[in-house]
Amino acid sequence: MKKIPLLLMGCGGVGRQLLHHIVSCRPLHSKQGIRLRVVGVCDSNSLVLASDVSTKELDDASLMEVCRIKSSGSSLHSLSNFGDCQVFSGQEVVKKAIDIADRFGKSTGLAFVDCSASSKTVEVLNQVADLGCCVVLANKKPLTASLEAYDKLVSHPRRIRHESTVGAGLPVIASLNRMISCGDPIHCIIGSLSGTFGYVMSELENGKPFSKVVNAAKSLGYTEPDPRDDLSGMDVARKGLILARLLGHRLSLENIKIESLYPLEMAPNVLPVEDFLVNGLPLLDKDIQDRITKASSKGKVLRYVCLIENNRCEVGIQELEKDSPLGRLRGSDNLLEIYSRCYREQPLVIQGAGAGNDTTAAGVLADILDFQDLFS
Ligand SMILES: NC(=O)C1=CN([C@@H]2O[C@H](COP(=O)(O)OP(=O)(O)OC[C@H]3O[C@@H](n4cnc5c(N)ncnc54)[C@H](OP(=O)(O)O)[C@@H]3O)[C@@H](O)[C@H]2O)C=CC1
Ligand SMILES: N[C@@H](CC=O)C(=O)O
Repeated sequence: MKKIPLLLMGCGGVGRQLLHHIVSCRPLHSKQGIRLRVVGVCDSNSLVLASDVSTKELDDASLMEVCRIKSSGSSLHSLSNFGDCQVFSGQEVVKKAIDIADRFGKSTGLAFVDCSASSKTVEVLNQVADLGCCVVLANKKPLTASLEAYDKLVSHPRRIRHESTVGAGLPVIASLNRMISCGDPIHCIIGSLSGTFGYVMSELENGKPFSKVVNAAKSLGYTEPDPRDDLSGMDVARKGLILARLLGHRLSLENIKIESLYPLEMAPNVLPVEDFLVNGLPLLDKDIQDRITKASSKGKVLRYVCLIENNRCEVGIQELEKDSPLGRLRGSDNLLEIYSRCYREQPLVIQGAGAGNDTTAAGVLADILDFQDLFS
């Protein structure tokens, strides 16, 4: 049986769903001769580890207890007295994680999985990659930090995967990598890359108020932990930047023109997230509904569009024909049109669910399994 040891950073909606997928896929993986050994899981402040990571793993009962504890809003620290595991907190977390990466990097290898939404993980990811570990990200922030950090992170191309960072489980990065590696130059990508905006826009077209549909998108697991990351356009800009960098454009977030749906006085440094969700959002209802009605009177719909072309990337709202490919999108679906030499007149089109814990975690799991040939 091929064993893949795994350490998971981030145990929110996506991280917990990943653990559920790992447990429910046991019979399938067993038929394929693969065993995913989860040796540790951490949240923002604690790390829970198998008692002896070299020989033991967090068993399925422990993984489900981790999920239960995190769903209830508690810290992993509360697992201190649970079963046969060790818990580390505070500064010890990163130290211990690197220690494990060092040990496994020199022996069997380790899949180090970032399902956090933190910008602070980039350093630890770079260190574990240097130590020989495989890195999988659902988190877009490390890939959209400085160009220097990005270059370092992608400098081990056979040991890094981040399919779920754009289009959740959709095969976007894999398709682009195939085109790039066979010398098919990509001239332009146009897309609707936000499950949140997709869902919000189509629910607004059904006459529902903006404030209600943003809260619903959050409950459905489509939004970022703070939905302003979506509504500011920043989440789409990050995805655009990840694609642009993959195509070789030397861009950073500051180079991207981004349109925000809320004013500066509702920004995270001014208004706590709960305040924004309860009191801020209703103040935006009328303005957004007016924009939808105006577009509709011309037979058009609003879509939040990402355009990458000529070494530039821009993201913002566009009025599009109802009957255009992007105009026809419903719900949390994403759609990308990719134009290249081979797909010059008719673009390569990738469409499907572009957000949600299930599809995102499935994409992360597929990325982990993609490394199987590197493990024995
Ligand atoms: N939902 C979706 O459709 C998609 C999500 N993604 C990405 O997946 C990631 C996870 O999203 P989601 O699960 O919704 O987010 P959540 O906010 O639900 O969970 C984030 C988790 O990360 C933990 N965390 C925060 N900082 C750190 C840190 N420095 N080290 C380790 N863990 C940390 C949090 O800990 P604590 O519990 O202590 O706060 C929490 O457990 C995000 O980056 C998101 O952009 C990507 C594609 C689609
Ligand atoms: N918040 C994102 C989740 C996936 O990246 C979105 O709405 O698309």
